[in-house]
Amino acid sequence: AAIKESLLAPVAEVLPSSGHKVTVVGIGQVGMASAFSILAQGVSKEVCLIDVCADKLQGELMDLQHGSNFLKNPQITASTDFAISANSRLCIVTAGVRQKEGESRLSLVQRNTDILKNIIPKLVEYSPDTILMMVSNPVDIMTYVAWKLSGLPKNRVIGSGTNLDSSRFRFLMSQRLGVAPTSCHGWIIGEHGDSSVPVWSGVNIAGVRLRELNPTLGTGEDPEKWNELHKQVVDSAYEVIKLKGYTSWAIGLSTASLAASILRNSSSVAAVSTSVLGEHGIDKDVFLSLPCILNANGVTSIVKQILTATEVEQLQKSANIMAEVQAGLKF
Ligand SMILES: NC(=O)c1ccc[n+]([C@@H]2O[C@H](COP(=O)([O-])OP(=O)(O)OC[C@H]3O[C@@H](n4cnc5c(N)ncnc54)[C@H](O)[C@@H]3O)[C@@H](O)[C@H]2O)c1
Ligand SMILES: O=C1N[C@](c2ccsc2)(c2cccc(Nc3ccc(F)cc3)n2)CC(O)=C1Sc1ccccc1Cl
Repeated sequence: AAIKESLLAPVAEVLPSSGHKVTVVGIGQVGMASAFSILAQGVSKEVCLIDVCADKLQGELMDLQHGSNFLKNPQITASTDFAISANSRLCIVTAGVRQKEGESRLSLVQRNTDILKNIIPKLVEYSPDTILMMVSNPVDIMTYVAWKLSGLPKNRVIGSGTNLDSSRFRFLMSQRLGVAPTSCHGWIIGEHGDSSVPVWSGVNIAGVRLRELNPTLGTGEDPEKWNELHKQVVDSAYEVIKLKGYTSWAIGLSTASLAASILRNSSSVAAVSTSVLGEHGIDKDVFLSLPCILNANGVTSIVKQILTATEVEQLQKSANIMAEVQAGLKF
């Protein structure tokens, strides 16, 4: 008899799925950093990789599988065929093309929209109950496009949004104060990237609002120039690109953290891109980041922050810009 027969007495069938299957579409720098973070942190033991590059898929699959001995025996699969994504609890989309030299933002958005037309319907066909997590840029618009293409309810279409922006902000705050980033509370909301909105009134350590210690916090009059913290969030993104050509580790860890909240049904709060129609007087059907409760049903609540008139104005300005770009898209 074969060794396996002599070795093992069968008792019952091995159940096919862990019930926590995660699909990552787009296995470039961001996709692989996300998949690796999810596996290394035990967020899921069932990860499926999809891309258009078959060789890269096979190479990444083998390289990750060779580390299985150091993980909790994960089931990793990879294919160009979306069928292997079937029954995914969460589908993370990092597929996209990079801005060409001098390319307009709208042209890039249309090219990335065309890519989503091939991806989103197939993900939903094989996993009708899934949650979509968009990371591809411009992420707020890509989240809206994914929602339109998927036909899923808004709570199950989420963008990584300003989760990375907020993480960089908290790191920089921690460097200034000598306090762990996890204890540095500061929320960046609105449009991901250059036009994000720091909520200075909410920046606190253990509930002590820095603005109460320094009422000029975040303004141009601040002798300590805390407003430069937000500028550094933006500048550091360009700095990393200049130095290494892409970003991966922080966004990968951010995506794994959001995936953990969803798969562990934790109802933790994170700044993610969600439908903000009706929030803060926004009357456009757009997706921007606000602090949201995240769990196995996606976004189940939005935290109603108390914002200054200026902060509301910035959100509404971003909402109008998103709506204009969306109006120019061909689905
Ligand atoms: N939201 C954020 O905070 C954030 C941060 C960093 C990067 N990003 C964005 O993430 C995206 C990916 O960045 P990257 O550095 O990994 O890019 P990359 O070029 O390294 O990877 C993109 C991957 O997408 C794949 N792809 C392209 N078309 C596809 C399709 N039709 N189906 C499946 N896969 C396809 C490519 O083969 C490639 O492997 C970009 O849009 C980038 O701007 C977002
Ligand atoms: O850390 C990044 N890197 C990217 C990047 C990664 C690979 S190539 C470029 C980055 C860095 C700098 C600018 C920029 N702009 C951009 C705008 C619209 C797009 F569709 C795509 C990219 N994007 C992608 C991205 O979103 C980030 S976060 C980021 C960007 C700008 C300002 C603040 C933050 Cl927190």
